[in-house]
Amino acid sequence: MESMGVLMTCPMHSYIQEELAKRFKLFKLWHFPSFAAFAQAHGTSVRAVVASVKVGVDATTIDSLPNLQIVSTYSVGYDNIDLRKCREKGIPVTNTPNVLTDDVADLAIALALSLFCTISHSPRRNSAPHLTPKLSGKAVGIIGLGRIGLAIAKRAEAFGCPISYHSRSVKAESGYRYYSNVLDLAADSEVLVVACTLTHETRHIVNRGVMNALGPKGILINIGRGPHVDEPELVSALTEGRLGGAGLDVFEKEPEVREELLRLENVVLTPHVGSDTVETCMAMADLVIANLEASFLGKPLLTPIN
Ligand SMILES: O=CC(=O)O
Repeated sequence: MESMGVLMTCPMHSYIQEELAKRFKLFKLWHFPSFAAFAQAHGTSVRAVVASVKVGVDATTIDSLPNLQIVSTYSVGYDNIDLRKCREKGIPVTNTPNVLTDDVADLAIALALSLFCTISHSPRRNSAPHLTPKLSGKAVGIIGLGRIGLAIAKRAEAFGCPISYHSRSVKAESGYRYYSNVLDLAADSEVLVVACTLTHETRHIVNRGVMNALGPKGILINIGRGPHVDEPELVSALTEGRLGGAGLDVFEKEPEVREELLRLENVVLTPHVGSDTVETCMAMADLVIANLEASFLGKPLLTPIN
């Protein structure tokens, strides 16, 4: 398959770059002065695009690659892929579900533990004793009870936390308490975790009202997408003490992080690293490659979205 042109939209971990380069004719978009320059020189060679959370695939890219037969994103989220355009042109899109679920759920719990037990600001040995609330037993509300939301729920259950959720549909088999309204879920939660996909409907699903309902002792955890949360409102709520704290792996305008968030004490931040473990990045890369190979061999895709 060495002649199959595969375009990577941005730098990714070394394993996926090396493995793609071993198998296909790999083009690295960032080695070209612009997409237009790339498309003019190599557009007809490209059979697949590999995207990631950092750089997705827009309609212009799809329209400029006449032999494109698959878009494969090195991520579970696909909010930055123009799915409508792909559907219109009959181009399948794949993502990397399942393999990263545990890591993202682990990070959600780590952020919560870090905030509750103030691990990241633990007092120095000689400073005055400083007590923190405990995580065990706190009421956890989860927005989005998909694969990742469920994995977070399972972990939180092990901490003795009662679980409630808001989701597009009721997941009766989960046994958790369902809320049709995010505001009510927030009002009854001490920890609110955002784990849903980003769509027009879920943009700013955590707004001023939801933050106020979560309240001055409430903790917000976001491992979904930055735009799920109204960030200027988040900064105000945290600064004014209307919200207790926030653990964030994602931000509205990545890779930028709002200066005010960096200065706040009641905040723990990680730079969108939910799936960045060695094992998971390799599994994600293997899945991307398996999807490309299936496409090139005319076999069924492993993890199609559309
Ligand atoms: O955010 C990470 C992903 O979508 O995989």
